[in-house]
Amino acid sequence: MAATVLNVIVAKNWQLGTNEYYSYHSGRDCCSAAAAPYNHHRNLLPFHGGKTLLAWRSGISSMHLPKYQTAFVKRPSIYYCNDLAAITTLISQKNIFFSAALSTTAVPYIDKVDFMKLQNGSDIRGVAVPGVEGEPVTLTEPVTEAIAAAFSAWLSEKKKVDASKPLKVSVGHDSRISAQVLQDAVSRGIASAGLNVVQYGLASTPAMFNSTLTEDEAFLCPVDGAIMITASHLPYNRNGFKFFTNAGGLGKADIKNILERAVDIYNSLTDEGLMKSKREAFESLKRVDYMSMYTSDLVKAVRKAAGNIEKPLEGFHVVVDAGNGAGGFFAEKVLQPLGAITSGSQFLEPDGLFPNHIPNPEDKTAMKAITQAVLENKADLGIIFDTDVDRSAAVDSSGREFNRNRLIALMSAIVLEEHPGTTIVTDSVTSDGLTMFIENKLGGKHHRFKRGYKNVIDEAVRLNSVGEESHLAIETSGHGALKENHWLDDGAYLMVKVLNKLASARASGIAGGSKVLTDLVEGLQEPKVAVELRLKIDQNHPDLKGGSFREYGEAVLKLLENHVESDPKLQKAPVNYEGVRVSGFGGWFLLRLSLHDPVLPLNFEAPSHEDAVKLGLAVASAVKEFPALDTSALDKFVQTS
Ligand SMILES: O=P(O)(O)OC[C@H]1O[C@H](O)[C@H](O)[C@@H](O)[C@@H]1O
Repeated sequence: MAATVLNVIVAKNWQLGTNEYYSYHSGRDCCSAAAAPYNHHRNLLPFHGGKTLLAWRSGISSMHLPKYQTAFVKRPSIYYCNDLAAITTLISQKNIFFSAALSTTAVPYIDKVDFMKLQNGSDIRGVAVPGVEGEPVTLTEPVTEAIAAAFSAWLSEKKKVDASKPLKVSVGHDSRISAQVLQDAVSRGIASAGLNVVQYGLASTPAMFNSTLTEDEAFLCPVDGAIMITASHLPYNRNGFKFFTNAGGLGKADIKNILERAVDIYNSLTDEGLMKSKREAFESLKRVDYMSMYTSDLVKAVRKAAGNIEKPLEGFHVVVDAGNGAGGFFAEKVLQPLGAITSGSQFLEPDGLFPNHIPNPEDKTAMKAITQAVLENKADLGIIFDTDVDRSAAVDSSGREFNRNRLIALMSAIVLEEHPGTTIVTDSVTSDGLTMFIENKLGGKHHRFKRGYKNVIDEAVRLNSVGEESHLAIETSGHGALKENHWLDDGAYLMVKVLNKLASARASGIAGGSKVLTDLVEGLQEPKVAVELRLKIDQNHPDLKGGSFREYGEAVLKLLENHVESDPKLQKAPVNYEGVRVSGFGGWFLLRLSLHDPVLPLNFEAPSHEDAVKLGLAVASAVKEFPALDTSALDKFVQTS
């Protein structure tokens, strides 16, 4: 199959001292004016494994990278444009020059395996921006279009379509530089399947799920399905999709099904078909400011919890760090209407190059940044989100971090006050101290399950269905979902619960800012040493003998288990759902297979460095028999005794 596509380059000379090139690809109707400030020319070349697409000719070396990667970067503007008229306006307004080229490109066949590699648990993830060595673009526009069409077909089957009322799918994205291009491609894919598209623009992942539940015709809600374009905290060149219906996020099996459908759709794409989907996308496309509805619901929730006070956070100083992701709305649209002072908030503007720090509450630099902001501004509380706002963490006025086990302890305390005795479902890497805190101090039940936000949420739902009451499913990563909030995995809602606590304490006359939160985690035992090491499996190593990294990892775990059983100083955890969890030397370790990568993450906690080394040595002696496993991080750790 071959296709001839008209490509148009739009380039603009910014007044930044550098030339930045923006592109418009008319054959696919995409406007990538949300481009990065690259200091080099882009050229029209076929994408890796893709149909006719745009490529960047020079390497990443000349690109301005985020501070934590190399250097300072200027923030790119994001232009929203969907047709040539808009582009022309843009050109005249912004002094952009314009050139066109005709390219004839063979449309390559994409192997099923390549598509299936885009699955990442219950998400789709790939490379959307070229230029990083060894990371060719996999999430091209036609691939994206095929995936969105496949989701639409899957959805139509699920919802048993009534032909008189086409289904509606909402599409939103985080702040990534590839967001606009992919949003357009997703929209075309949905439209080509005969469904209606509602674009939300910059949005959070939980808001997208929420749009399947909201009942409000004015906002074209509820939608039948939702697609969030995000790759969470991954580097700027990646992107991906999360899919929702009113039953929640799609699971692994559904994603596999969608990718299988996408292969067939992709391989039957024709250029005429792509042009048609472009037209259809324009006909069916609507835009809605859904985030205003979502944020006003968050505001209402806090007001209600405080006894219908209009400004229950009046006088509280809360700083927000959105890490230049999609969470900047929280300061202006949630905290300010509630009366909070938000000065000192930082990195609220979306910037897909993440120039300040990785938007990830698990990241040490990110937590340091929000802690510093709290201390410098003498704020009562700090709040930090990941890129797409499904994860969060907080910092109290003394600079104490509420992330990982401490965030779970805080949320458990809040939820157990409301639902005494309830079961708290967490991921597998939580500490023994947390179990004691939930069970002995709070009177709840700790169900330490597996890693993966979808796993913990599904497990909490399952427990309720078999008669065990659970109101909270939460991971050390900062993902958390409450039963009262439809099991919506929402970092912003977690923070709303924290704010409720502050507001209700204030309403009942308790002063002291965030001390009320600090007091709630009083008694949580925390280890002196807490470490996570990620041991990589070399998939090309001959020791794998043609087997998968999963089989290899399982063999490592089996051998470790045998070692533990023959060592009287170590005790296997009596109840465990993932990997090998062992107590010993006053601490514990867990070795397990990563959900996504050819990696065995090793977590351990101990009362002293010496004890941690003893735990490390126990693991090291078992895993040394596996030459394909890179144990250098562990070896280094145990040598530091
Ligand atoms: O298994 P790992 O590689 O440690 O990754 C586990 C993590 O993967 C993703 O980030 C998911 O969003 C998390 O819910 C999960 O905990």
